[in-house]
Amino acid sequence: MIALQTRDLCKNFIVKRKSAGLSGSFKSLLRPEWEEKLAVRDINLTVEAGEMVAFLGPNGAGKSTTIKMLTGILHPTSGEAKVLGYTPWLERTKLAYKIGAVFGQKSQLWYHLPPIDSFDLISRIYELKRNDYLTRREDLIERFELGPYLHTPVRKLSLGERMRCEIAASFLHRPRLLFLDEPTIGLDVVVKQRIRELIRELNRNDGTTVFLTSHDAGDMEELCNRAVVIHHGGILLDTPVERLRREVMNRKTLTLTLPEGNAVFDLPQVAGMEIASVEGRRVKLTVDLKTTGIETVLSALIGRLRFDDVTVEDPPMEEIIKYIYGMQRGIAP
Ligand SMILES: Nc1ncnc2c1ncn2[C@@H]1O[C@H](COP(=O)(O)OP(=O)(O)OP(=O)(O)O)[C@@H](O)[C@H]1O
Repeated sequence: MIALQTRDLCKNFIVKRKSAGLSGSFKSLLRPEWEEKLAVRDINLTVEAGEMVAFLGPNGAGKSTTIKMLTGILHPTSGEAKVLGYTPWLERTKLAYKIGAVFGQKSQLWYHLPPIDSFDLISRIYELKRNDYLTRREDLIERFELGPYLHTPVRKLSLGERMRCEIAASFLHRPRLLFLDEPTIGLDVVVKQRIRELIRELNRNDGTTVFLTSHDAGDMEELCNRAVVIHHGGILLDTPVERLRREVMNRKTLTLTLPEGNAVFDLPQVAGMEIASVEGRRVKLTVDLKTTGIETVLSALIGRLRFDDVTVEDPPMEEIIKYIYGMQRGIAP
């Protein structure tokens, strides 16, 4: 079953043209000139129910504009879209009952209220049956481990605690399709991991379709089976994440913080592991996953030297996207 489909979806904004300098500012104030700015161009996309799709692109590529059209917030300039059978900008209210949206940078919870009150308000907005709502709420509180935060005003929660409440809130009305815009932005590794597990679990249990934008390659790798990359408003690549994992995400960066006195020359030699930089006690290593596994590197390091801290990072999204441009020039997807 198709959850989402677009045909030649386009959005242009009309923006004021401004010449440089103070005189330019005056001129545009007195005699404004307008121009069309292309934000989204000819997006053709089909997402099947239950799919988890990463919608990626550099800043200004058109991701938010596309999501705003798909959730009915913006009217397109031209083209068509059906989301769960509805035309979003014409049937926004009906669609709202069936979809959820989480924006990492904006809260949908009432800032001065504790999450439990926001949950109650949301249940009324979505006209949920009281018993169904209470059962669902209990289940989400347990799964998201929200007990300790339920009665604390949202403004007093940490970002990670708030995000868990945000995602739980977006699942209260059992949406069939969830839009997640940067759901793990600013979170530490442990909370990121927990949030990803919960999204995966809800997709598995309820068959919820997930449409995600993120600058964190880990979100894409751990949650999605398909990646759609856009640039300058148009689709550049639509490919299984497995392929990106194989071809692009085959390097990780490992950062060690050594205790005072430990020297870099104590590092063991491991094939595929190289020193990228040394700054004081912090040593950055790159690991080529085609040659060696991260566990092998870690056990070699643990066996050889002491360290105070270690982090493992994916390549930055910008690097992945840069590689994809190259791929477009060379290899067909
Ligand atoms: N309301 C608006 N008026 C004029 N131009 C806009 C408006 N909203 C977005 N744009 C422009 O449309 C283009 C696409 O913006 P959009 O916010 O969709 O990008 P994005 O991929 O979500 O970027 P980011 O990752 O930085 O959030 C940008 O050039 C942006 O400046």
